[in-house]
Amino acid sequence: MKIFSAQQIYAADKFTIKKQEITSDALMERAAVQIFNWMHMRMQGAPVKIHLFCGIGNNGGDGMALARHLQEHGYHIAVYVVNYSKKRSDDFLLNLERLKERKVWPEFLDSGSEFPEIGRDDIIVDAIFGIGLNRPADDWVVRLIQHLHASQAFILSVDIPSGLFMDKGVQNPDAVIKANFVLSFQAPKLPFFLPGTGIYLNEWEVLDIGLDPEYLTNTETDYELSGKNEVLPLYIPREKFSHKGTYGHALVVGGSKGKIGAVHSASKACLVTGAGLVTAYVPECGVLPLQTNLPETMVIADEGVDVLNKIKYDIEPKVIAIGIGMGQEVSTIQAFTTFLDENKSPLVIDADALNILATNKALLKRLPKESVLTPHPKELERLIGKWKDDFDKLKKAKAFSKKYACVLIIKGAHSIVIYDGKGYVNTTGNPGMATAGSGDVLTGVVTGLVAQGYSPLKAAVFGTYLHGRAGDIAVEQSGYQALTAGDICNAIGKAFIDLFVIPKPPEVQEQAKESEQEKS
Ligand SMILES: NC(=O)C1=CN([C@@H]2O[C@H](COP(=O)(O)OP(=O)(O)OC[C@H]3O[C@@H](n4cnc5c(N)ncnc54)[C@H](O)[C@@H]3O)[C@@H](O)[C@H]2O)[C@H](O)CC1
Ligand SMILES: [K+]
Repeated sequence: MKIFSAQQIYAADKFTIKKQEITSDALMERAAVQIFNWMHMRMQGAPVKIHLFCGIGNNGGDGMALARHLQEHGYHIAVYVVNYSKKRSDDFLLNLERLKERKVWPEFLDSGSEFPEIGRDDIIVDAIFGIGLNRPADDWVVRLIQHLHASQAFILSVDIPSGLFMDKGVQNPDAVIKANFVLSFQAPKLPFFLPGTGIYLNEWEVLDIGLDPEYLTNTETDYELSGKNEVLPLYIPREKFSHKGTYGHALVVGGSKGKIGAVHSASKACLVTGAGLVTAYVPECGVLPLQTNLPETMVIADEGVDVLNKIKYDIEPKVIAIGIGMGQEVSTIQAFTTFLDENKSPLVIDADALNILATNKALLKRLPKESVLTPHPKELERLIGKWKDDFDKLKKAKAFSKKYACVLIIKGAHSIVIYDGKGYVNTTGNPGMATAGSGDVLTGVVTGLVAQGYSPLKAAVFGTYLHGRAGDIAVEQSGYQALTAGDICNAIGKAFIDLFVIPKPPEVQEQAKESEQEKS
C-alpha cells in the first residue's frame, strides 16, 4: 500500500474532482459519510455523548459534515468550532451552514473560552487539524488538547491525530492529540509508523473515499507499506526437480567467546528460511557448540581460538552474513578489513561489522553494491550521525544508502527498508520481539533469502516481513515477555505457510473463537 505525502493527497483531490466531475464538498461528504458509517455500525444508536471538536480547515469541515449525519440519526452530539484562525476553508463554511440549517449551533471556542465539560464515558471526535498543519498550534489550542486528554474520554481522530505534522517531528508533546483510534482517508500517513510520532495513536484504519485510482496507481511514492499483499508476489516457489544446490550456499561469519549463540541463531534462521546449505565460520571455541546444537550446518574454524583472526575459507558462498557476535578486537578488525578487500559475494552486514564500518568509514567504499546493512537505532546513529527527528533520520538514511549503494534495514517497531530513494515500511512484528538474538534471526532470514536468489532489496523487504510475522505467530503461544529469538526462528516456517492463508471474514473468526472457547 502506498503512503502518500500531503502534497500528493492534495493533488489526488484535485485530479479526482476534475476527472469525476464532482465538487470538493462532495469529496468531503464522502469522507464524512465513511466516518459516520464506521461509527454507526459500532455504536448502533447508543445514547453516548459525542463531542466534535472541529478546526476551521477541511479537517474541521469533515467534522462538521459528520456532526450533521450523527444528528440526523439521533445521536447525542455537541459541536465546537476550534476557532484558531480567521482563514476558514470554503467547505468548512458550507458545512457549518448546513449544520445551522438543521438548527445545530456549534459553540465557538477561542483563547478566552472556558472549555466544555467532558465525561469519561463520552466520545471525542478530533477534527481540529488534519494534514494541513503547518505551524505549531497556539497556546490555547494546546490547553484545549490537554483538557481533552484530562477527560480520559475515547478520542477518535479524523485523518490524523491533530498536532502531528506530515513531514516533521513533534516539538511540543502537549500539542498533539493522543488518539485511541484514527480513521485516515484513502491511505495511512507516514507519521503513524515512526517511533517519535506513532506513539500518538493506538490504532488506525483506512477509509476509502474514492480518490481516483488512475492517480493513485500512477503516482510514485517515497514510502510504501509492506504487508502480505505486497510481499506475496516476491515469493519464489520451490521447484520439484531442485536440489540443495539450487537454493544456495550461505556463509555466516561471526562469533567470539561467549557470543557463539548469535551465530547459532543466524545460521538456524538461514536454514529454516530455505537456504540449501549453511556454513558457519567461527573462532575455534564455537565449533563444538555449533556442531552439537545445529548439526545441519557445517562449521569452519578460524585460526583464532576466542575471536576471529583471519576469515579464510575455500568455499564460494552465494551470500555471506557477517558481524553477529563478532566483537571488535584489533585482530578481528584487521581480518574484516582484509576480508572486504578479497570478498566477491553479496553481503548481509550486522552488529559488530556495522560498528567497525562506522568507526572506519573508508571501509564502506569496499562493500559490494547492494550489500544489506541491518542496524538498530544506535548502530544507525554511528553510521549516519545524529538526527533531529524521524524524518531527518530517514533523509540521512536515504542519502547514506545512495552514497554507498546499499540496502538499509532500519530496525524498529516498524522496520523500514531503505533503497534507491525509497522506504518500505514493515507491518509485522510486536514488542515481544525486543529480545536478545531477535536481530540475529533477521540477519539469518535475509541471508537465507539472498541465498535462494532473491535480490538483496526483495530479501530485505520480504525477510523483514517474515521475521515480524514469525514473531506475531510465536507470541500467541509465548506471550510478549517470554518470547525468545528461538521462538521467532521456530515460527518462520509457519510465517511462510501463513502467506497462503486467506483471512476469514471477522464474523467467521469470531465464531471459530467462540467454538474454541466452548471446547476448552
Ligand atoms: N483526500 C483527502 O484525504 C481529503 C481530505 N479531507 C480533509 O482535509 C484535511 C486537510 O485540510 P486542510 O484544510 O488542508 O488542512 P487542515 O484541516 O489541517 O487545516 C488547517 C488549516 O489551518 C491552517 N493552519 C495550519 N496550521 C495551523 C496552526 N498551527 N494554527 C492555525 N492555523 C493553522 C492551514 O493553513 C489550514 O488552512 C485532511 O486532513 C482531511 O481531514 C477532505 O475533507 C476530503 C479529501
Ligand atoms: K484530526
